[in-house]
Order: sequence, then structure tokens, then C-alpha cells
Amino acid sequence: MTKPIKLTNRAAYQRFVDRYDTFLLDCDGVIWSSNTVIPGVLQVITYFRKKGKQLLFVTNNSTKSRAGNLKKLRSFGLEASEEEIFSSSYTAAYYLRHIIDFPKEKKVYIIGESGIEDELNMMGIKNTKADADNGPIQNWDFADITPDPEIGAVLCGFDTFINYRKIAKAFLYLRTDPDCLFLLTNDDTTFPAIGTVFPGAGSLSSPLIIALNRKPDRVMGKPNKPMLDCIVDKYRLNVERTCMIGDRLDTDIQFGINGGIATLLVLTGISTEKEILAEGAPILPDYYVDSLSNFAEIIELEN
Ligand SMILES: O=C(O)[C@H](O)[C@H](O)COP(=O)(O)O
Ligand SMILES: [Mg+2]
Repeated sequence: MTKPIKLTNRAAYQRFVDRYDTFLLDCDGVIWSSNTVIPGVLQVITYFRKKGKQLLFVTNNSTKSRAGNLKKLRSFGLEASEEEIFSSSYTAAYYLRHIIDFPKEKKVYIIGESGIEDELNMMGIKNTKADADNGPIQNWDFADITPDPEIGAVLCGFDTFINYRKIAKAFLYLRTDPDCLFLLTNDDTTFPAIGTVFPGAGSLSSPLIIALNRKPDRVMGKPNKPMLDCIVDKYRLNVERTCMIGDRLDTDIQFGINGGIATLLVLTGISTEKEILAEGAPILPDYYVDSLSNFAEIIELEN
């Protein structure tokens, strides 16, 4: 495998920017770390816009809908449109409506936050509301955990309100109805926040996988196909002139590789330089850089 190129000077930054017309931008670990914007990144994204680059925001974070992500981008002063945003919650709703045509009389049981519920509602897909089971089981009372034939799919995403009740209900729906779909918005094992990492969506759905001894039927987010289909259905990407920019090898960079597009790893999130320089590293980006903010050097040149 070709050794990744580290971008470290103005000439390299300029060549890279001139080489691509479309950037698929990951969010957590590239633009922000939970609610804090990564220093120096905003001006670079604004500069890409000024240079007429097409920007698509491609996030595995299912907690927000496209509208929720747009609000967050704008809260940092970044202009964008919902059309440019692809979240794993949107991809899940898109997949259920446009790829498998989920039965209208059936419901989706959500383990996740409002982003999933909002996107399912916008696609007209019945669901059990994200906060329906945020309360714990009281006094070992399992009486209200019963099979529900209306549940046609269990959809798991990132859920900071995860609890035993949700896992138990999802388990029962999947165990009692073999036709009930088991779907994940994404399976990132960790989540980057406040300069460190915490358990990710993939860790939160693992109790179900273990208890059921069953793998999910489909995972929506990067590096998986539903997210790529969702983007390609909306945008005719010129893969030759497109680059995926991300902080995680097994999601962002693998997604680029699967899509036949170039990849740039930034070291402000999950994956490290040590991982890509290791002998026999399984996933390698084409390029890497300490931070997206490094490109600010070429902005100064122009001013
Ligand atoms: O656990 C998760 O859901 C992920 O860590 C997180 O959401 C990744 O988001 P992204 O980096 O794709 O924006
Ligand atoms: Mg990320």
C-alpha cells in the first residue's frame, strides 16, 4: 500500500486544494469536538467556499437531524444548506423509505436521540419516539415489556439516555419476530469529545448484538454503502476530483476507499499518526495533516 503523504507546507497545501473540487467533510473530530469548534478550522472551510469548492458534510453522528446539524454549523458562523448535510439518521430514514420501502403500517423502535425521530418523521415513517423509554425499569417490573407486532424494525444510534429498558424492549422485539429488522445508524466504537474519546454508538448497540447473538442486518453510516448511495443519489460526484476528509480510519478513510475517492486524514480526532505509520497498517489515507486549520497558511498568502 502506498505510504500516505503528510502535508506540511504551503506548496503542498496549495497543490492539495487545487487538486479537488469537492470535499466530503466529516464533523466530529474534524470541525468540532462535541460542542467546541476545533481552533482555526472555520476560516479554512470559509476559504474553501470562497474558492468555489463544493462542500458536503458527512457525519455518522445520529443524534441530530440535517436541520439540527445546520443549526450547529450556523452557530459557529458557517453557512451551509440542509441539502449539503448527510447524517447517519438521515441515511437511515432514506434507506427505510427509498431503498427498502418500509411498510407504512409498521413502526420503528428507536434507541437514539431526536435526530433519528425527526428524520423518520420527515420521511413519514412511524416510530416510537426517541424519548419514549428514557425512564428506568422500576422494582424489577417487566410487565410492560411485551412483544409488539407493529414493530417492524429496531434502529440503534448514539443515545446518551441508553438504559436497560430500551435494550430489553429491543431485544424482545427482535427475538420474538424474526422478520423485525435490526438496523444501526452507525457502529463507531468511540466518540471524540473534549480532546479525548468516549464510548461510541457502536459500543451502545453491542449489548443487543451479544444478547441476541445476532449481527445487525444493516449499518447505515460510513464506511457502509447506504450512506454512499444516499450521497450519490443526490449528487453526481466526480470521484476524480473529490476527497473525503476525516479523523477516523475505519469509518471516514475506509468510506473514501470504498467510494473510489481520495482521502485526507486529520489528526484532531480519533486516529493517530502512529496508527498509519505502523508496519502493515490495514487502512491508509492518501494524505494526512495535523489539522484542517493547517490550510490557513495559504489563506495568509492570498491576503
Ligand atoms: O459514536 C458515534 O456516533 C461517532 O463517534 C460520531 O458520531 C462520529 O461522527 P462523525 O465523526 O462521523 O461526524
Ligand atoms: Mg469524525
